[in-house]
Amino acid sequence: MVRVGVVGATGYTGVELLRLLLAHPEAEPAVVTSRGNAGERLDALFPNLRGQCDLVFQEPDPAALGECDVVFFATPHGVAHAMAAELLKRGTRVIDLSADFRIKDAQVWEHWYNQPHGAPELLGEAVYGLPELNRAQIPEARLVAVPGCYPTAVTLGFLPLLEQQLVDPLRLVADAKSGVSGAGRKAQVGSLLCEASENFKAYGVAGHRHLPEILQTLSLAARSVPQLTFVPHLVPMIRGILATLYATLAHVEVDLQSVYEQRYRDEPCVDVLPAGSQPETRSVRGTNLCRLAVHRPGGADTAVVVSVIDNLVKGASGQAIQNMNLMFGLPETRGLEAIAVLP
Ligand SMILES: NC(=O)C1=CN([C@@H]2O[C@H](COP(=O)(O)OP(=O)(O)OC[C@H]3O[C@@H](n4cnc5c(N)ncnc54)[C@H](OP(=O)(O)O)[C@@H]3O)[C@@H](O)[C@H]2O)C=CC1
Ligand SMILES: CC(=O)N[C@@H](CCC(=O)OP(=O)(O)O)C(=O)O
Repeated sequence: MVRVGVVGATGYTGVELLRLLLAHPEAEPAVVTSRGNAGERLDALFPNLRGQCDLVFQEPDPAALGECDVVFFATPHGVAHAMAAELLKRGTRVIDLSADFRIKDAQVWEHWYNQPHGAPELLGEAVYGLPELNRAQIPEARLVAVPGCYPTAVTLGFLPLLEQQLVDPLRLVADAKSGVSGAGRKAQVGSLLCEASENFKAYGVAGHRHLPEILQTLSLAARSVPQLTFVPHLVPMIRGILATLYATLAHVEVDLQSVYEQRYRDEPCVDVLPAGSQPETRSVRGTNLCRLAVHRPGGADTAVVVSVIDNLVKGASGQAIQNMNLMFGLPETRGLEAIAVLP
């Protein structure tokens, strides 16, 4: 059994981690933290977990967390910076769902996150936890940075085109839409029903913090620095991201369908749909899948890829558990086999 701690267990990604971990046959959630709800039972706050455990929230305490084999950070940026080194020293591995260790250049991180980097000495060993790209490094990692939700959907969509240098890397466009749970459970005006429902808007058009993260990964895939226009949008649904990606083909004779099918043939968490399909967010709701379809409208030189994920599963907690499985020698999809709920 892998003994697990979750820091930030009252947030949306934290409680999603617990929903998945409590059904995982080889994981034992042992420590769950919340500063605001310390002393309360987990299932009193989240009745969907009633009957699954007797866990009680406690203050984040490195001594208690250090008794775990692995600790997930489902916390705002900066929290893992402050606690990761101590846990690693105690022999506890760390899987961070925040952006603290995703960007390799501390100065770039500080620019986009507008705060000092709290643990630059750990950046060298942090592994970017996108199994479809870094599966070889994850099993030995002590510290995994789980990719962001938009970066997961966008990167998996562009990867085959850039790895095989099939498109102009200087003219990439990602038009992405997220459900409101992407903004977290904390109280904020933009997430109120009267603000977010019956509405559809772009945000972060001038620059979003996921842009440098996406570019860092795509640069490695393309072996050059691409240029990407990335525009996120907020849609009035709870879960899900749909990213529509555009790229100009360098080789028009290429069979894009077979490029995608070949690239993801052995990937258990990426499903390339048949030619002509339209991925929809409800087809991945609650699952750890990224579903993709590739099109070339009118047979012209623009490739259009549509990529969908559940932001809380493949975009966060499910992908974090996929990493845990690899780190502890478990089957990669253990505990992640759920089928989407429809309708
Ligand atoms: N929502 C999403 O779709 C995704 C989120 N992420 C990332 O995952 C992380 C968590 O997101 P999300 O679950 O949405 O966030 P929430 O705002 O829903 O939850 C944050 C959690 O962190 C705890 N927390 C806040 N501040 C501290 C602190 N200083 N020390 C310890 N615990 C703290 C909170 O509990 P308390 O204050 O009681 O301690 C709460 O449990 C973020 O970094 C987010 O960017 C990544 C991918 C997708
Ligand atoms: C809808 C919404 O607000 N989404 C969030 C992104 C989700 C998230 O939490 O970002 P990380 O994956 O980097 O942690 C945003 O745009 O900031």
